[in-house]
Amino acid sequence: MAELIIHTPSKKKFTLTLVQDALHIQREGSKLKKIQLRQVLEAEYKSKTVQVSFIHKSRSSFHLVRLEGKPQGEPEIASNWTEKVTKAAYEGLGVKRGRRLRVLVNPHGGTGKAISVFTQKVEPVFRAAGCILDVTHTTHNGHALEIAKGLSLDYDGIISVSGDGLVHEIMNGLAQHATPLKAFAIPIAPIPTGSGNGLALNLLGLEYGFDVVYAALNAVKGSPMDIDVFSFVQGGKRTISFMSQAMGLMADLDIGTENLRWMGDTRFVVGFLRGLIPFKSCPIELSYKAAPKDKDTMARERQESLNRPNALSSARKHPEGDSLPSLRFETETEGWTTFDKPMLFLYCGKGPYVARDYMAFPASTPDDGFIDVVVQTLSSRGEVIGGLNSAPQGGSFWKDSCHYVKASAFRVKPLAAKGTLSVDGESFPFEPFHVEVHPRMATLLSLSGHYVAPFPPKP
Ligand SMILES: Nc1ncnc2c1ncn2[C@@H]1O[C@H](COP(=O)(O)OP(=O)(O)OP(=O)(O)O)[C@@H](O)[C@H]1O
Repeated sequence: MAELIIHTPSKKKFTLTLVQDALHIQREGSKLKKIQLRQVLEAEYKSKTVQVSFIHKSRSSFHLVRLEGKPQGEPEIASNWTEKVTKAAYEGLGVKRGRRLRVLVNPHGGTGKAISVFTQKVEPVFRAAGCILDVTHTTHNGHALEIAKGLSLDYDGIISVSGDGLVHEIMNGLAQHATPLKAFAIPIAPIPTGSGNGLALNLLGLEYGFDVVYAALNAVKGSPMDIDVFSFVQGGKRTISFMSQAMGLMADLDIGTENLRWMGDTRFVVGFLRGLIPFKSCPIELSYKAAPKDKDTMARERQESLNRPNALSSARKHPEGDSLPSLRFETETEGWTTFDKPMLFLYCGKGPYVARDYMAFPASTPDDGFIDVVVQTLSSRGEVIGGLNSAPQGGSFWKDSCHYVKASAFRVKPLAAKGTLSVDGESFPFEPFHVEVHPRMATLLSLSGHYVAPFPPKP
């Protein structure tokens, strides 16, 4: 226990106590505030003044708080105390203070507020955490890809201030890097300012998934977490996908609602309801190489994954022979299953949440080496609408009309000329494609080491 008393310019007395995993702040005559060390960004003694910065939740969101005052006692006491606190808040948590971050801000993402959100809410957190920032406002589609492609390997993180689309671009830039595997070892952290922020939801959870200050904390204090990503191969062209591939209703609601971007993620609900009116079958032939796991096994394994530490291995930081893995399953057919029942949609991906209102892949874990392949069979409108209530909790997982498998690879052949295909929320031609998983190829920053999403209880 280390204690320090300070007096603020408004003559308030604060007692600050460093305990094992928290900083206790006691304002004279007020309730004790317990700030987790993870939330502490800075403790400094300069010009006879102590300054402590931390993030704190008030009402429903996090804010940056700066506490400043003259310390009581000898100057050495104050400087020793601030050093101790900084050490506990970084070294003590295994985190480097003063990360060097490559920040990409998309001025047009989501509701178009990314620049002001970054300068007013996120950058002050980064500065308090002593980060060295290289910030670029993206000026065109493909800009983030170009930057990631030529990225210097000495960054501690890539920060995407946008939605999932910019992360998709960054990953594809890293794939084209001169040393792609080393480039993929640089962790990415999203600051959710897009209209679809599925990645931030999965990393930060439903409660704080859209909280940009909490996302900023993840960028400065999160630990690298390995994740599987996919190769999406179409017409001989290989694209890296990190989140999802959707066809049928689920693609229509993403691609068909771009004009409703101003609504934020409400546009997906509107698109969903609009797609239910025709209730048409998605004309494709699907085949996959799946693991023999039933839903109960998937549920158990997802639960177990929450207790398994996931950290960036040194083999990933220093890979031998640095090139993208070759495709293992592109021409393979043996041991594959063809799914031939009529389907409302096909949705495949990684990360439980695809939006706030929809947990599409509750059984997903960051690094099990599989893509979750979900087929909603053409049951009835009533059944699908009935499932909407539990969609945010992943309730559809347990329904018989939801065919759910864990696959290493899958292929799709369209059986009609027209249709929609969405890859990580971007539109792709309605033509044959192949997808396969690359285990633990990319890296994210995470405060928990797993996806923050509860598993839906079995009804
Ligand atoms: N200055 C710019 N002008 C126009 N487009 C841009 C600019 N900078 C980036 N982009 C593009 O904007 C897209 C933004 O997608 P992103 O997902 O990050 O935001 P979004 O508004 O949430 O969209 P989505 O609904 O697809 O998630 C990316 O494809 C990116 O290439």
